[in-house]
Amino acid sequence: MITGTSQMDGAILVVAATDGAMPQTREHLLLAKQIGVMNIVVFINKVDAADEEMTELVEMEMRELLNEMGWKGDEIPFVKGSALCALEGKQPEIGAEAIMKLMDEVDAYIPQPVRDLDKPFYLPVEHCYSIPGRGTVVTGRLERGVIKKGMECEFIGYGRSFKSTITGIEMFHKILDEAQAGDQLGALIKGLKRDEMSRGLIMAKPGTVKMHDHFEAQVYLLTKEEGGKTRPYTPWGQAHVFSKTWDVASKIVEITGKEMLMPGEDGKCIFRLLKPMGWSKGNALR
Ligand SMILES: Nc1nc2c(ncn2[C@@H]2O[C@H](COP(=O)(O)OP(=O)(O)OP(=O)(O)O)[C@@H](O)[C@H]2O)c(=O)[nH]1
Repeated sequence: MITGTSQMDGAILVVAATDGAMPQTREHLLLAKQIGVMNIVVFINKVDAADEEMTELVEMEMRELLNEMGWKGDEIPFVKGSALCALEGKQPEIGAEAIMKLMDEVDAYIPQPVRDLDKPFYLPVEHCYSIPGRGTVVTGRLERGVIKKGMECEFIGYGRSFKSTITGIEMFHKILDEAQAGDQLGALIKGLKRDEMSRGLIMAKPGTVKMHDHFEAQVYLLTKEEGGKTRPYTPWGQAHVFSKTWDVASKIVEITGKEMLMPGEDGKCIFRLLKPMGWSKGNALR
């Protein structure tokens, strides 16, 4: 979930009218908050299988939970419907129409983020595919800048970097000449083999992203109840670091001013990654 949310501007929280809030509802909300996804729209699903009174109760319970966890529970839009009816083309008022209403609420309530179009392009690679006769395609969300067909690019991460050219751009099955920050896309890359590529590499304008093997971070260690572990961080202990689309094992080199960091505590730590990864200064690691 963490890798997914690091790319999100907002979220749709789905809860079943038949079950209400489940332990994972609270956990997902907590993680969304830690990561800074503060714009949420709630969809109460499966209303075809629950009566109106039950659905109302779930809405009340959810608004209360959202308030308790630091959201504006009374303001957040709630849409009630049935994904199953939408899929099967039945009862449009709770099926297809409810899904359209949900998307209208997403458009209205989740603000359009400001996109960095003037900065050099930067795309964390999510997946890569080999398309016979065409070459290798990498997919991901363009985090900043603009890419155009024919541009030079560089891939950085896991201790290596290599250059190539973008020979094609595709979005939702449409072939395009250009894509902008915020777009989820596939880019066809010239002359590369599938096994040279991997999830977690950064595709960027050549020369704009360097590799680093250590960083300092302000850390809050989740408690067991919050979905974390019971063990503390100790110097030279191990920690798995997740950022953008990569995850790499690391050692905790130093905990500033402390012998150890207990779950539920804040602290400043220096991490050393076992494989150097690409990021640029001022670019949030989340
Ligand atoms: N009655 C009814 N059943 C639904 C509806 N939407 C999903 N389901 C059923 O709920 C079950 C779970 O659906 P999934 O698509 O697997 O949902 P999920 O969120 O991946 O489920 P979890 O793995 O429990 O998180 C399936 O049996 C679906 O058919 C709905 O609107 N109405």
